[in-house]
Amino acid sequence: MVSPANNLATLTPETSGSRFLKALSGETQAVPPVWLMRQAGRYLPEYRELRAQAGGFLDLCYTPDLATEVTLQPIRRFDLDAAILFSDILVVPHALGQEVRFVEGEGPRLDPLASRAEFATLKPEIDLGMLAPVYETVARVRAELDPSKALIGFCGAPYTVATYMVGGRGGEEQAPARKLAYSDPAAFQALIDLLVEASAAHLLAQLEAGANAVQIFDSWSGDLPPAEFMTWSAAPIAAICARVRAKRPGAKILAFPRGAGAKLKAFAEAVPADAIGLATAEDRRAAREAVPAHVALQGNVDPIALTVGGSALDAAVDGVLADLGDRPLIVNLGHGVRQETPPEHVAQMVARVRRAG
Ligand SMILES: Cc1c2[nH]c(c1CCC(=O)O)Cc1[nH]c(c(CCC(=O)O)c1C)Cc1[nH]c(c(CCC(=O)O)c1C)Cc1[nH]c(c(C)c1CCC(=O)O)C2
Repeated sequence: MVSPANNLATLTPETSGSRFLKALSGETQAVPPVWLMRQAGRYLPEYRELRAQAGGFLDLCYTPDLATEVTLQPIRRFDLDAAILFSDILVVPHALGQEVRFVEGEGPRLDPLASRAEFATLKPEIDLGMLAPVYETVARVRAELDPSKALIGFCGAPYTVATYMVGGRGGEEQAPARKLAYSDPAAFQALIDLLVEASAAHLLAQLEAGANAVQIFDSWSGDLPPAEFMTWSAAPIAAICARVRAKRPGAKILAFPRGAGAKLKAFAEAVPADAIGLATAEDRRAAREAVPAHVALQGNVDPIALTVGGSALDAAVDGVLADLGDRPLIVNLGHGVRQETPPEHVAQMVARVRRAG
């Protein structure tokens, strides 16, 4: 006979009716799930304290004790429906052999790989052994997390990761990567192909370790013209979905093509994601038309409204619920939590979503 204690131990987000996973299965819910991109991080005093004790940012990502703690910090404070693994999209180039540094106050810096010849210095495939501490973190978080809460793994989309690898940093409309894509498309395609394989392997390892879903962050492809957007953003993301589902049929995948705008419809046709994330400036009425009704939409409260709180934040949350509450929905921000955000405003946002029912 199975004891009640054993029953409890075998509960998982899949069996415990997780709001987050229900939305990814296409369910419309009176109270939709809520989590926030960058919900762990510098706006939390407990993160800043732990960050000061760790060496560099990558040391924090590669130390399971610390990364587990940081992943769980926002879950201890707020009634969020999902935790997101504490890591970074740039661990993939790191595990491909590229030097990656995080410069305090400036963001990530990589030794730029500007040409086909320089790509040859990369490993032919991702060194998953280097990322073993990340997968150990996934397993530890999953073991500590309440069964009603989902754990999200992630990677960067190939185009976004390639812009950092080629340019050595973000910003500036990703000109170095785009120049290379125009001047030597075959070389750029080879880099994208390498990243498709590496990212799929990294996502599969996270799912294997216990992640319940994975999100693919494409932060920079919104700037691309429509044809290049399909080639460098949508097609590689679709290829990752195919590789992940070939090994794990039914794997839950969220895609966040930040700034897709009018290209959202073509993206949704090309990419078989279970949810599509909307950036802050995205028109929700247009997104409803662009994305098939069984695909969940995620978003898109303005992170700046979250910094302000009060009635402005309530109105921003209510707007999302009013526009998207009649379809599968995951309430989130349109981009990450900003550093100056008062933590109480996150509690306010979660409470506002909960009272929807
Ligand atoms: C482009 C990108 C990166 N990283 C990421 C993206 C895609 C999403 C987006 O557009 O924001 C994704 C990311 N980065 C981080 C997470 C962890 C999970 C989470 O809480 O969302 C996730 C999902 C932690 C992080 N990644 C980083 C921090 C700050 C590091 C610190 O503590 O100093 C955190 C918490 C560093 C990072 N990493 C990156 C940048 C540009 C920066 C510097 C910006 C900044 O400092 O806020 C690359």
